[in-house]
Amino acid sequence: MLRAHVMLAPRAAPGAALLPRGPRPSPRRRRADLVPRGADGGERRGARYGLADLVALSVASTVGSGVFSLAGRVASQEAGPAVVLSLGIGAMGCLLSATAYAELASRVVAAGSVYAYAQATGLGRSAMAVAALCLIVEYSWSCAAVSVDWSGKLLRADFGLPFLQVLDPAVLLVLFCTGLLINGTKASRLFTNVSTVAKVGLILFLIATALMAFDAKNLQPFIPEEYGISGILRGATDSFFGFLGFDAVCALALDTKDARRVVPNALFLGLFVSGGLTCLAGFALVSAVPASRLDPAAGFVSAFEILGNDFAAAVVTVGELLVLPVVAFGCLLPLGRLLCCLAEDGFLPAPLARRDASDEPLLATLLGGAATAICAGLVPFEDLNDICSAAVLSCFILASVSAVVSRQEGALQEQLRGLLAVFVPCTFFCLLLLSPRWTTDTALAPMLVRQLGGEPTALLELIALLLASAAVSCAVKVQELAQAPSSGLAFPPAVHLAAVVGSAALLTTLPAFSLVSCSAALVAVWVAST
Ligand SMILES: NC(=[NH2+])NCCC[C@H](N)C(=O)O
Repeated sequence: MLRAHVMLAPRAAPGAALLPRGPRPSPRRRRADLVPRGADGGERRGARYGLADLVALSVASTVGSGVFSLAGRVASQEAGPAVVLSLGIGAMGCLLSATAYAELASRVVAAGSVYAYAQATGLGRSAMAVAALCLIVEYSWSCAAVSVDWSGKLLRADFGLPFLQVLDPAVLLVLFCTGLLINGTKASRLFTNVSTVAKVGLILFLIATALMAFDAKNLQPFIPEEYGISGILRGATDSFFGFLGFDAVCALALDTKDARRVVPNALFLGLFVSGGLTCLAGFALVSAVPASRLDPAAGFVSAFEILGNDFAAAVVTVGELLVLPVVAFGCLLPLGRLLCCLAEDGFLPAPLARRDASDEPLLATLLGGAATAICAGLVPFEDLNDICSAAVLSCFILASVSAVVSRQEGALQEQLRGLLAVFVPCTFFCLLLLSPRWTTDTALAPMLVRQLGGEPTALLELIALLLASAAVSCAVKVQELAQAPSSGLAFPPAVHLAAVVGSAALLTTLPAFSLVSCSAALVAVWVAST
């Protein structure tokens, strides 16, 4: 049974600061720390992470399959040399959503990321429950997906290790990460920083080696006729997974010195480094060899083999096995903290809120690790990947909505919420209809129309356009209503609305979309009725 705890503190009077100045929560309660701190942003006793640590964590948990798997796959199967554009669009999409995270992180110091932001901005219990569900799925399933990907590479490299016949390497990796987390902050931070330096070094090596074989002919034609613009957009949907993970730093806000300044900076810096490295790697790859000759399952390794550079191929084969585990670790790190936060708020059993002597959420970490290991052992990679992307996109939408709603207090906030309630479904519906033209044929609306025996027609597109214009007018209204918050960062509301539209468009193209949205709707209804 859920406690009636979700309205954290009394609402401020209209016009007052977004975050109510109620009594300070007890230090043991790690829920959203809503009280604005001193002019310096405030510092928690025992805060251990600084800007460099957070940027390292962001790069650690973000740069991975984008460089080592997706760039090669998208180049060889979907976009050719224009993979650079696909990667750029994916990165831009994440940057749009990052503005919402940065804005909220500059005002709310909490361990629960989107869950805590929904709580702090008063979106209500249902939104909080959906956020919690999506975050758990995101952290746990993306850790499982990365581990399964890593295990496939390890088995393909075939080092002849006999115990790998009996034990699933993906499960072993998840257990290793869990063990590291239980060991405490020192071990985790050392592992993250060393692996990140090694990963950046490896990527710079492969970019430099590939660029030495630069041949402008490989970039012609830049957009192959058989792929076209829709190939580039399909590639963007696929490469989007490669930029996920930048939000992991939000979960460490309570462990960070001067969090309200450092976390937003780390979000942007981390994303710039990760996005820049991934796009540059994609460019180097397609400029070194013709995209059509790349092996979709082994991007850089196959490129170096084609170039006859066996040394570089061997470095990449071994190097990616050494640097990918930190991506899985980066996904698991926030999971324990989130589960602990949910237990403190009464969403999960109270024992999960217990912390050990060094203040780590021991039991929650163990539970998260065990559940993730089971997923890694049982669920196929494609399903893990899709469901995880759908959950992340839902989190992005919630973060952007929280950022806009948090601008207002009292009656105005009610108005804004009403407007968003019209805007979001309108936009969503029109994207359902339009998305096949932009992305894939598997979007929901054309599938439904075909099921009914028809073909998606111009009339449907007209309806969609009408809805789009309704959505735009709502957006203009929201823009008028949303005032700048009295503290912290403030991006134009249009940026957040664009992020909602972009994330919703991507969401409708995922096969896992219906599964995640149905579960989220069920959770919301259940929580609302309890
Ligand atoms: N929190 C997350 N969704 N993490 C998943 C990170 C995946 C990472 N971007 C990769 O390409 O391997």
